Amino acid sequence: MDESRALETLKRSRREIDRIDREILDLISSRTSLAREIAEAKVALGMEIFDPERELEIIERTRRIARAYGINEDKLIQLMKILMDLSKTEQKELLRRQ
Ligand SMILES: O=C(O)C(=O)C[C@]1(C(=O)O)C=C[C@@H](O)C=C1
Repeated sequence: MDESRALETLKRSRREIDRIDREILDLISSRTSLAREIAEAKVALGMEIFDPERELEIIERTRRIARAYGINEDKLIQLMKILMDLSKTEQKELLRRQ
């Protein structure tokens, strides 16, 4: 690949990453915004915010997907745990403000 083509490839790839990153952040925002109704449902059900069984289910699903896509399992699980922490933090904050 010559330098000019390489530069074009890099620029095009970065534009695609920027587009994908915006999609990811939109989805993270949507995922986190569900915290309000989840928190309210848990209060009505007398449930704790932390649900270890559900988190294990999500982690095992993430592990299966990581294997299917050939992505590092531990890293993808770390990412999923951060998303769950985001949700728990939002739920705690919502309940604190009630
Ligand atoms: O499904 C729930 O019970 C949630 O509170 C959502 C969620 C998640 O982010 O997926 C967050 C915290 C719980 O421990 C389990 C899962």
